Amino acid sequence: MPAIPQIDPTSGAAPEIQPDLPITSANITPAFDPNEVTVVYILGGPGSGKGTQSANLVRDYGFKHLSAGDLLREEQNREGSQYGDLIKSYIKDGLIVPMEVTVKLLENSMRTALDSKDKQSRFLIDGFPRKMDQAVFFEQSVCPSKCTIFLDAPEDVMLERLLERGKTSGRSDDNEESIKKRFKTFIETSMPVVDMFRQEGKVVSVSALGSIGEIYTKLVEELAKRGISPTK
Ligand SMILES: Nc1ncnc2c1ncn2[C@@H]1O[C@H](COP(=O)(O)OP(=O)(O)O)[C@@H](O)[C@H]1O
Ligand SMILES: O=c1ccn([C@@H]2O[C@H](COP(=O)(O)OP(=O)(O)O)[C@@H](O)[C@H]2O)c(=O)[nH]1
Ligand SMILES: [Mg+2]
Repeated sequence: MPAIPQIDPTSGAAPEIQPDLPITSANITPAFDPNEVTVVYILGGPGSGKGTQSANLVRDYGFKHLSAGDLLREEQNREGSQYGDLIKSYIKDGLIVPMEVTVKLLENSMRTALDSKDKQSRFLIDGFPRKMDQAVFFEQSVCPSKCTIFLDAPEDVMLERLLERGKTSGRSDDNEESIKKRFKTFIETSMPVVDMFRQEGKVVSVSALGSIGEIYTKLVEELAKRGISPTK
């Protein structure tokens, strides 16, 4: 794994990082074969309902749920982690943690699931990729995705949901100041990833307005059009 650049201790500024190697399809073979491993991403703004709808999809489609945010928070709290402070600072500011950290956490979790007794090989990756470099790197070096579910909600609805969640979540970023920063990052940094996958015809877009049940019903219909059906 390449060295992780550190935050500037005085300004707290996030370092811009570049992969050590120029990424070309010629020098990278994915770690997992897409004929054996299924990757579906679920993206959408903060508070759009990714975690909520993921729980439904896990129940009905036999996915293993991998939330990039949860993995980062776990790593942040892991005793002895060299990335704890870095992750903490990025999350509070709504910035995207350098991709080497997140990709490694995801890849490790996938490997563990594949090596487990029940050999889980269908992954629902929640809240990732949120930046173009992560998307390109993961697709080329870990596993190309089958499709991306995009939950579409306006900011006022997401803000209301996140402020409500913040009453009990204990998350450092569920406050108005951090939420505004997360919205900015989402528009400027994450939407280009969704747009790229959309151009490739790989996005299943669903309005995230309405009740949890109504949204899920539409999602199931849209997935069926792509030939993705519940396993139970
Ligand atoms: N359709 C919905 N209507 C109202 N509240 C919702 C809906 N979907 C999710 N929520 C709530 O909104 C908050 C954010 O949902 P969550 O699934 O955590 O979103 P994300 O993972 O995209 O940030 C949670 O408190 C969740 O219970
Ligand atoms: O690939 C990722 C996914 C998440 N995050 C960080 O983790 C935070 C919380 O992400 P999560 O998906 O848990 O938030 P949600 O959108 O579900 O509210 C983000 O704002 C980022 O700071 C990141 O750096 N890289
Ligand atoms: Mg979430």
